[in-house]
Amino acid sequence: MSEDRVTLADLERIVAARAQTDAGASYTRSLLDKGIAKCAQKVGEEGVEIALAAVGGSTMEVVSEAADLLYHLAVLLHAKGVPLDDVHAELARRTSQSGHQEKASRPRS
Ligand SMILES: N=c1c2ncn([C@@H]3O[C@H](COP(=O)(O)OP(=O)(O)OP(=O)(O)O)[C@@H](O)[C@H]3O)c2ncn1[C@@H]1O[C@H](COP(=O)(O)O)[C@@H](O)[C@H]1O
Repeated sequence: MSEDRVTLADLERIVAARAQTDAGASYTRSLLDKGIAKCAQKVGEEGVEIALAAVGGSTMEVVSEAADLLYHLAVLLHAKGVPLDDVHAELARRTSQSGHQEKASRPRS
């Protein structure tokens, strides 16, 4: 991990390590202890907060809310047992076609 940059892979490792500590010493652990629904709720809240910041906030607020969202997403992925690498693989799979092509290939309901 670089001194002044934390990547999503770093965050995945940090969350996994903090999950092993005491809830009194770690927000991560205390959030995980509240269960999947609470972790998911936080992702939803942070998603709304960055959307609001993008429309009416400053660039600094967007950066801050993006960091909150990515951190809480890392906690949710940990809680669900989903490795970041699975998300990377899904992103890689999608590079074979454009978003418009993918949408057009979806079954119609
Ligand atoms: N990146 C983050 C990070 N971003 C946001 N937060 C915390 O997320 C919380 C969000 O606050 P909110 O007011 O939205 O939520 P809340 O009031 O605590 O919860 P509810 O009322 O919704 O239940 C704050 O306590 C923030 O400090 C984070 N907590 C931890 N990290 C990373 O995780 C590492 C380990 O943290 P601990 O697990 O606390 O040791 C830290 O060193 C950071 O690298």
